[in-house]
Amino acid sequence: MSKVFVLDHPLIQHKLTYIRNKNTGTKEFRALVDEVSALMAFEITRDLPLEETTIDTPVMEAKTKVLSGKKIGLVPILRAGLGMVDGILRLIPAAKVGHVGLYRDPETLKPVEYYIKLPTDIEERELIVIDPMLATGGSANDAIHSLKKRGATNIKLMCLIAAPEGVEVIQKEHPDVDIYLAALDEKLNEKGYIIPGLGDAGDRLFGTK
Ligand SMILES: O=P(O)(O)OC[C@H]1O[C@H](OP(=O)(O)OP(=O)(O)O)[C@H](O)[C@@H]1O
Ligand SMILES: O=c1cc[nH]c(=O)[nH]1
Ligand SMILES: [Mg+2]
Repeated sequence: MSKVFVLDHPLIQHKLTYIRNKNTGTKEFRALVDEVSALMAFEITRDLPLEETTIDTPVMEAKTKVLSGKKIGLVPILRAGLGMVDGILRLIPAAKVGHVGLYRDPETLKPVEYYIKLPTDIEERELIVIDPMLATGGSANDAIHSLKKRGATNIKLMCLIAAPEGVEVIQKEHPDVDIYLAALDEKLNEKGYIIPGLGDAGDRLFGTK
């Protein structure tokens, strides 16, 4: 069964409060999502493999460690996932970025895929699927199925806020995919919005309605 990590670092939780606040405008919302994404990336990369190397400090030779070159790929789910990309890339600048375009049909709440473009070697990469919201789980579930169909075997899912309903779908459909969150909220409302949530992530990031 996939593990769920709620990243409760005080800086993440503090910034999430401002992200949730309806009085936070687009410019600040975007900056905060970027900052929280970078802080989450710090936690999500905790298990990256290291290897030993030898260097000369100004004082003496020293055995030290460097990343062992594991290939990473970020896969934002369009649109709202785009808001998390730059923050993560600041910590993992060599990551390649694929895109999955999905929107949730407002009537059926089912995801509709309209775009996909991925690095050619996704089967060799650890992929981090990113989307601020995991609501019914339909979008992330579809995106992960699309990646697996194209050869991906090593996938993590990173979201700001999830509903228990969405977590359950991912755990059932993708027991191999661990989930990293800043918060696990109470439930979905009758329109499929996470409560208390933050509203519509894409609209708040891009200033649309
Ligand atoms: O878990 P689900 O029930 O599928 O809902 C979550 C999806 O809904 C939002 O995207 P939206 O469809 O609003 O598209 P957008 O990012 O283009 O605004 C959000 O960014 C997720 O992708
Ligand atoms: O609460 C929600 C649910 C889906 N998509 C969002 O942007 N917000
Ligand atoms: Mg949206």
